[in-house]
Amino acid sequence: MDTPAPLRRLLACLDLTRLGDADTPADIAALCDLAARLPVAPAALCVHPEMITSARDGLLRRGLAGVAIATVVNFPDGAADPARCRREIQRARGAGAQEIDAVLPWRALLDDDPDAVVACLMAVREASGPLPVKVILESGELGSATRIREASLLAIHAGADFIKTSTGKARVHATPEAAEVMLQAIADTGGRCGFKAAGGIRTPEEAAQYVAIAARLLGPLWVTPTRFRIGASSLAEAVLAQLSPKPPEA
Ligand SMILES: O=C[C@H](O)COP(=O)(O)O
Repeated sequence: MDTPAPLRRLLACLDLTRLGDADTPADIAALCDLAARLPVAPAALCVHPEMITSARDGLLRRGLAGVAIATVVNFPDGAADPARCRREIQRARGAGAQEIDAVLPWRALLDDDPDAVVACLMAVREASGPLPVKVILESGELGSATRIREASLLAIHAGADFIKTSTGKARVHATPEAAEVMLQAIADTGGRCGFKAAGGIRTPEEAAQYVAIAARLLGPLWVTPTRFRIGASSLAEAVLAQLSPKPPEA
């Protein structure tokens, strides 16, 4: 079956994610196998820093060198510790990370300490050098649209390449309401920062909601992997299941 265009776009924008509590090289090999089974290669594999080498080797072995390796720092807690951010990013770059997903110190924001937030974000930006930086707002913890917009603007002004909703580890994951606020902040600042929806997105229908909001606020041509990502640990299987539905039992 040909892959319908909307599913092709979801896969092309996918950060295929494995951020378990005790991932092993075998888990990452399975993730690479899954990437290789997809009809369209994902934009990136998103793994813990200690799994970067396994991801790189696994992708190379399967002819998927074009898939970027993203990793997480300041994750999942989002401490207000610039030195820790620098240290983790240096290690990740040394291991071969190509994209950095860094958690914004959201508790400092809730404590009305934007300077502490900015100090961390600047450290992330500087330590990442030319690598794309995705700042994870942990929108489900921010409590209001006002705080989500404030976090979005701080991250955008600190040089984020993407703002990302969630770690997938909080009580509330990505929501269309948070995405609307974040994408509006991106639109209001010229559309140069990208957007990543992540956390709790399990079906193509859920993912399509985020595509629709981005296309409405920024235009359909904006929704490409350079500006738009979906981070998900189980979306790819759901896409494959839609492409090859199991025959009904006799
Ligand atoms: O960064 C991506 C998230 O951790 C993925 O969350 P998920 O496991 O709920 O898909």
